[in-house]
Amino acid sequence: MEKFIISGGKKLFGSVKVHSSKNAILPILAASIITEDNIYLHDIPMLEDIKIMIEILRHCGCEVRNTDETLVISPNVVNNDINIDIVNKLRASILLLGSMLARCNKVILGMPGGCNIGTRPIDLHIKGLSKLGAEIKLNQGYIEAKVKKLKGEKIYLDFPSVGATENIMIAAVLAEGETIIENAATEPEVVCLANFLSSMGAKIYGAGTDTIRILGVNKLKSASFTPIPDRIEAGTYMVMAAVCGGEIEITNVVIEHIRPIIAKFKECNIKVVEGENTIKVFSTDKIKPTDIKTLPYPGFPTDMQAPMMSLLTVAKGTSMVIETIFENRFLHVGELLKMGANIKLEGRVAIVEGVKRLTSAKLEAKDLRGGAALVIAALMADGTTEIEGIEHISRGYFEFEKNILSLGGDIKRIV
Ligand SMILES: CC(=O)N[C@H]1[C@@H](OP(=O)(O)OP(=O)(O)OC[C@H]2O[C@@H](n3ccc(=O)[nH]c3=O)[C@H](O)[C@@H]2O)O[C@H](CO)[C@@H](O)[C@@H]1O
Ligand SMILES: C=C(OP(=O)(O)O)C(=O)O
Repeated sequence: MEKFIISGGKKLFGSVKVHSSKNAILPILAASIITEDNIYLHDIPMLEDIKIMIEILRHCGCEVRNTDETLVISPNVVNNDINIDIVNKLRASILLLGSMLARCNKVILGMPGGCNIGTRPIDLHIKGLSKLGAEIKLNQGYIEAKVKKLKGEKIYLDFPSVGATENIMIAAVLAEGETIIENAATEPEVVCLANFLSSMGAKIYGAGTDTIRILGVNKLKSASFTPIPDRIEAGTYMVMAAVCGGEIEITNVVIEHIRPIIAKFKECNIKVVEGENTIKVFSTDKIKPTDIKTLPYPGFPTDMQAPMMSLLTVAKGTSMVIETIFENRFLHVGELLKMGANIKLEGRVAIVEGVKRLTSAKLEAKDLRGGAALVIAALMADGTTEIEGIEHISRGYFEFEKNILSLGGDIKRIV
């Protein structure tokens, strides 16, 4: 099993460039099969989750070539039975339900997986696609779906689910007539998917607001597209910069997308300097405590909750962290306690009492962002920390240790 060995206490200085967003790329890859023409995607980091999605597309019959971080997808679909093991390694595999229905009116799909952060039901996906006319059955642990012709409808989401909004949007672009999604998710990744689909010829209005209107078209065409920078990768390096005693410039960021993170940094007394597509973060040993409540965008992102908690463990006072999106997203807390953090957990609320220093320990990453939080904690801690379970981290952070080394951190991957 691979692990990281991190010697803490090194000051981090320099510049790091954020990659395109995993959570924007995965839906785009799933959606790429709704045309028969080639799709060109630029600046694609070969993360583990992205490799798995490509493997699934190849299983369906697509040709996928990768040259210089540009992916060329020739979306032939010859196989609509995707009840294969790797589907459950990804949450975003559920988006193939919408895209396969749009492309070939029928699919057999394994259940999705993804980070172990809660029960993660798919009822909103099923409800939405059923409204568009699909017949969907759960059968011995897989999903069977078919439709004669997808037809536009008005769909109200009980919760602004990112994935359900994306799934319905993908299916609706080739449906007959108009689809309206009410209480839609407004996350930048949803807008990015809408922009990608529009570049293929889809007619989508209102993405980024809570009402999205989609007018079905008959056919989609080839597109060349660069997904948005990863706001969570940016936020993770921002936290690293704040607690590791130096200063880091993070480039290729969309400032608007990281506003909720910047707002919290300012409350914490952390100096940030915004550029056009860059943000510079200066470390301080006088971090003020703050309260965090995770919410749908533009609220504070749940994917940043764990990294932010690492920061609050060394704040000068008491912070409260409320996780409202996923019921089991505190798996990092037990590991931070091993490092001397003072955190009390009560259901979805964590009370974090700042301590002076964290100390090294033997840790296990149990999910992606929780794993990144442990790396940050280890970088600022006294002594040498060992982190197992780092395959979770590789799902979402491209060249993580290479970047940390270039900033002056001491991190080794032991294979
Ligand atoms: C691959 C990807 O893009 N993952 C992101 C996506 O996950 P994902 O799309 O799975 O997240 P959702 O927005 O769907 O989930 C939000 C909440 O809705 C619930 N829910 C969702 C669907 C459903 O059918 N029924 C239901 O009850 C979930 O259990 C959760 O409590 O958005 C999350 C919220 O920003 C992020 O943390 C994930 O990193
Ligand atoms: C939870 C995440 O991913 P997924 O939805 O793929 O599990 C994440 O990116 O933080």
